[in-house]
Amino acid sequence: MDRHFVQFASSTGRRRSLSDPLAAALQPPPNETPEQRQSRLQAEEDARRRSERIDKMLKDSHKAQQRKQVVKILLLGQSESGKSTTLKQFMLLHSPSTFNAERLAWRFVIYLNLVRSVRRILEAIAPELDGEDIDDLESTETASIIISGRPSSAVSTAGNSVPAYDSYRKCLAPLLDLEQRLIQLLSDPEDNDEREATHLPHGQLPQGSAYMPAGHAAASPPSSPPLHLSSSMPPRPAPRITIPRGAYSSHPSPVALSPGNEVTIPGRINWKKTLIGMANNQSPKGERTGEIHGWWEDLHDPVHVMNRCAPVMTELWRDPKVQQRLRERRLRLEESSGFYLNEIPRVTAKMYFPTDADVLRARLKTTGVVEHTFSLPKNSEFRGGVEWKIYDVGGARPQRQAWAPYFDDVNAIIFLAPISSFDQVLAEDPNINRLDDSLQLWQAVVSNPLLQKVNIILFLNKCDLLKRKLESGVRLTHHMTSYNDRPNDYESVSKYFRNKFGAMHHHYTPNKARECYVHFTSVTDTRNTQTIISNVRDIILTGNLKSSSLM
Ligand SMILES: Nc1nc2c(ncn2[C@@H]2O[C@H](COP(=O)(O)OP(=O)(O)OP(=O)(O)O)[C@@H](O)[C@H]2O)c(=O)[nH]1
Ligand SMILES: [Mg+2]
Repeated sequence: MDRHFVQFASSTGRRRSLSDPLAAALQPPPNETPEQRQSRLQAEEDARRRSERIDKMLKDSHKAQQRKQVVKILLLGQSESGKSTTLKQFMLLHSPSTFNAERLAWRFVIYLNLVRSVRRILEAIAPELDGEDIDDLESTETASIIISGRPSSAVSTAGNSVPAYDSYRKCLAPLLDLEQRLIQLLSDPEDNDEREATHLPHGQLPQGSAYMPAGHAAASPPSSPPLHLSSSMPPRPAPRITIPRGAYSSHPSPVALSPGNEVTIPGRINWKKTLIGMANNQSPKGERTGEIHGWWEDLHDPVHVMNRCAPVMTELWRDPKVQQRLRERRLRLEESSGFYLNEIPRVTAKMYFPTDADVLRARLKTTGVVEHTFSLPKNSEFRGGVEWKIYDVGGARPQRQAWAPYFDDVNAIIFLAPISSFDQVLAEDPNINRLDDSLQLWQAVVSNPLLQKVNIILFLNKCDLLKRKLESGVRLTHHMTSYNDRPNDYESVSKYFRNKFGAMHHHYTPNKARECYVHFTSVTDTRNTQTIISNVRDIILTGNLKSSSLM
């Protein structure tokens, strides 16, 4: 124990009892000079102050342990890289009740995804496209099926028409109208201007979710630089949810069109809550039997149109002429987001209830920033538990300037790079290869000085699609000449990408001591992803403990 501390104890003890042998022994010498007395009192005062400081430190440390530790994670990556899907996996693991509460709301998004695939097919087989420049078609399609390079068969497809086109078009017309209805269902009739800032009151979303308070919408022309990580802090942007647009719009729609020819649902609309409300709106049919009215008993529910059109949709998708035409147009719908064409009877069944896998595959573009909070149980380090805040941002180019305001207090970044996209171009700019864009974005993130102390975890994502693509004969070297004549198998290609991204981090990071954790992922695969998420959680917690000096 500190000598001065003992001295201080002695001075207070002296007053209490002189019969105390210790107090008596520590009494000031009887012949103490005024200087000695002054110096003794000074020493006692110093000891008292030091003791108080130690007490305060112990108290603070105890409080820190009792307090909830907050860990903030930012999901970054280009559009369709898998950020929102990763968030869904976090929800499945740590907030299953929220995931379940939203499950039925995803039914509408899944219908919309399916209807959109059908519309793309109809566009691709439409006779009026014969002889048109293939680029015109590509520019209206979304990213995942745009393949860079010109199709060899684009020279002439005029002779390969689909005889049943008119019949398909007629039978499926109700589906195309339904697309508009679904879009309107998800939209806010009062706010159709994508550029207008919107505010979402807190507490409207399902438990655990919250949209960030709105400032200005983060819209900018698609030709803006890939990532402008400015240090000036624009207000945090308004959240927006975008869903694909139907091309066969026969009705005027209140929904705004973004420059990418997509429909934007302003974020202040609580689309999930509305739909959950609709989906759960089941009143008792018979009080005694406990039976309920399901949505399938509502004649206006979209399921009925889906269900009626299902046989023709299946026929269209299986038609060899249609398949041939899609090959000619190089439209690989199987690789596109929100692909349900192989499961039409199940998805359009009247009592269809989306499975976990269905929800994970559903595609809804994010605009703005969505925050989700999870509470992790208490453990030995943090008796107050750990609160995780995960921010899911929009990854399309016009959205990226909304990222920077989140950089200053984030603990970790999970960066998603879809490595299957080496032969695809951006939806927002068909002149830019998707993988090049990912690499550029990665460089901007790892070199950013604001982020130098942030843990970086890289998900090289869509490995399942990469494997399939390579097996189907698509060669990486045709799209990335630096790959040269290395083997075109999954092992070699994935290793090449890991080295490439790893080398960029090593070269550009301002913090040479930072480790970059790389995972090969297919975030639609729940088992693998949840193991990875557990690892990531430990890495982030350890890093956070270190940085908060509690370890
Ligand atoms: N097959 C496969 N599909 C994936 C994978 N990761 C994501 N997807 C699908 O790709 C689509 C796009 O994923 P999202 O999570 O919406 O992408 P995002 O990064 O949030 O995109 P933005 O919101 O536009 O920024 C969804 O339909 C996902 O189901 C994967 O590893 N494999
Ligand atoms: Mg998203």
